[in-house]
Amino acid sequence: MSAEAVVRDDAAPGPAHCAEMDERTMEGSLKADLAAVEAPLPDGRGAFAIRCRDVCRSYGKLKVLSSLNLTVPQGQIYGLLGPSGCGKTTLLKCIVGTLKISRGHITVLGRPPAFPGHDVPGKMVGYMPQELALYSEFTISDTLTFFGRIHGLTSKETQARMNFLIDFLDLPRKNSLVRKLSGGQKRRVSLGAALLQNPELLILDEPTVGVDPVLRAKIWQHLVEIVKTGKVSVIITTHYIEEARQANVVGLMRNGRLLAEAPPDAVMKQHSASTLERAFLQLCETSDRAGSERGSSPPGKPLENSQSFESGRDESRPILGVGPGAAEEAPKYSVDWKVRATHVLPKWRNIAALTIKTIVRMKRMPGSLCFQFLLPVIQISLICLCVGGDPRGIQVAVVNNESGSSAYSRSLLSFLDNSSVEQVNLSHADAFNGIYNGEYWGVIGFGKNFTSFLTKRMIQRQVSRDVVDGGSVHVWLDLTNRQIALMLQKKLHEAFQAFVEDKLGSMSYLVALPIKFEEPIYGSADTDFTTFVTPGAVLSITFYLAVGLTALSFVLERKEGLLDRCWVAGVSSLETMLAHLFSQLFVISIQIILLLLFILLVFKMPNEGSLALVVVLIVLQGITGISFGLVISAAIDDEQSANQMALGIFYPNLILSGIIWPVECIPYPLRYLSLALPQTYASEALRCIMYRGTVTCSYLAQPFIVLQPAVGVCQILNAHMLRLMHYTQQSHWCK
Ligand SMILES: Nc1ncnc2c1ncn2[C@@H]1O[C@H](COP(=O)(O)OP(=O)(O)OP(=O)(O)O)[C@@H](O)[C@H]1O
Repeated sequence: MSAEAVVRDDAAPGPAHCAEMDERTMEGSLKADLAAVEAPLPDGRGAFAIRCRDVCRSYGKLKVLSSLNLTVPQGQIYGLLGPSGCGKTTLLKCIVGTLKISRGHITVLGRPPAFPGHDVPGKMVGYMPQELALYSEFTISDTLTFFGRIHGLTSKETQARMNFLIDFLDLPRKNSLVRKLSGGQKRRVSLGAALLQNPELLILDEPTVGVDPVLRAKIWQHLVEIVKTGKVSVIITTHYIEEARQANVVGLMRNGRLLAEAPPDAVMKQHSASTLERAFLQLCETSDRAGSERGSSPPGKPLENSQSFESGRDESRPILGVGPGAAEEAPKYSVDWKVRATHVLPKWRNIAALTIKTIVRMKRMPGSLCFQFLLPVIQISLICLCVGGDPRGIQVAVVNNESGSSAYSRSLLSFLDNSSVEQVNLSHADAFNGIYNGEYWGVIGFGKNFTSFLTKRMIQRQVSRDVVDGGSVHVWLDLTNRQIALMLQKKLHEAFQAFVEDKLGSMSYLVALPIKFEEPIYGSADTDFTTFVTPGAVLSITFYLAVGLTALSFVLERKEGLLDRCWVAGVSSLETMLAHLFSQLFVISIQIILLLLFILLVFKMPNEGSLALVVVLIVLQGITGISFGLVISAAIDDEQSANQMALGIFYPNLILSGIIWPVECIPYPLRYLSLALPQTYASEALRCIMYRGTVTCSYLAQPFIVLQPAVGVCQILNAHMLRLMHYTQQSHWCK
């Protein structure tokens, strides 16, 4: 379809007929230029590098691209101009395939973007996004080597290109860290990364911002040079309208539509303007006049910060020719199933490049690496040291009304564990004042005839109530702290037991409870709460570190445009996730080694079962954490929400998983929820392996060993699907 036909298609009859006639006259004079621009290519791919037809794209209710038609001729520079917020970046993202269009079709180098087997995204396209999209811990050399690996360049090729680009873009030494470069230098590194593999199509979003005029001229000169071969095409956005005069074609965007598309000289000639900026101003004025004459308002949507191009024109009618129109049918492309399958399969080259990237980043951030390795050890050490042990130095007031060195009360008190219980001898009044004031946790009282009454209680068959009372140890406790109160009760019972055995010897059974605890089947008689908590804590620490590090790293990379940039370079989301999984597994392995060394050797936790099973279980928990982190990062776009989500699930998960208190205490509806959580069966299973030496668990935790990898794999697939949805159906996400 010709340019003229499109104009007719788009034109609508109405009161502004005369204005339209003017516009068509202008279009007529430009047709020759457009025809030259769209000359067919010898390779049969077509005369255009990019062709957008009837392209629509919204962010929620905000319509950003609306029936947009654009043609970038093969082997030419296309300058895309327009006011801030008119949709230029959005259009470029649709062209490279990181955003899905809601209507219309786009062809880039002969195929739609992301078409199976097509190298767009891939090495055919060099993309410089508006944001820097650079790893700040990388050097210039690391950055270019990373993209070189992804594009499959040999190290020699990368080196040669690197030397050229450093010289051409006037960059500092190649081992300079990106984070230490100036804003302009960073943008030049970003441009270098786009130019690295000599792509057939360059998509540059404001590459000359923050670049000095000399270098700007040099960049344009380079672009002009590379398109001369006819094999390289460039689409470039810029805020410096005058520099776009060096482009072969310029397109003026406004309100999500292309207002004009023609060679710059033609635009200037048409408006008898000496500068391109002046011509565009006139174009906008004509557009505004045409709009007001028709009395129609522009499509109802906001236009932010319109710079020199003010709003006011009916965007459905272009002023200058913009190529074939909306009615054009989408071309059909078919592809072999083998190509489709290869397209889906992850490429080891990309996974290796991403894994090396993570390792280099880790090396450049030793503080963060130490944090990742040492934090689990610090946490578990704190748990083993501070949780579950017996309270020490608990002050208890003793009111002893007995005198004499052979009194039973003194003897009994001598059996009380002094490391836990600190006895303070006081009068009755002082002791009770002290406990009311919170100075003591309890008062132990002995009557003045305690020894004789206790003897009577032990040897006489029947005694009076006064004898029973006087022969008892009276204890008043502050029960506000259950653990301390329980410890005091236990210590008093143990002291009494030792006292009775001392006084009665083989006759001690007379005053003992007729219950005998035999040797425990599993565990030891002096098992403390620390032993219960530690396995769950190990799993929980591994899980949450993996969740946090994964979610944060992906959310930040996406926010900084790094994920998009890698995606345009040809890295699939599955490859990104697999590479993250491999590098994170390395971190988890070190964490596990350190954790096990500490809990088994330093804190002497028993391990009756197989160490291999213990390791496997913790690794699986780490993988579950990574996969859950992926789900969070796939669903959430900013780090604050990701942090909130990770924090939000931390306590409920810790409490419901039976890590700090047995699951048996959880009321029933919540118990079912608890069983569905990733750490409930896992901590039960780990306790069983470590303390029973078997995976026979009360909670049927055996299937967990089989289920856990399945859960991990499902979550990874979930995240993959969510990411795919993000890339391919983002419009639905925003609605
Ligand atoms: N992720 C997003 N979610 C919602 N709205 C968005 C998003 N990205 C862009 N927009 C909106 O879409 C419109 C077009 O944005 P876009 O970045 O494409 O403009 P632009 O022409 O590139 O502007 P500039 O020249 O300032 O970079 C703006 O109104 C912007 O607020």
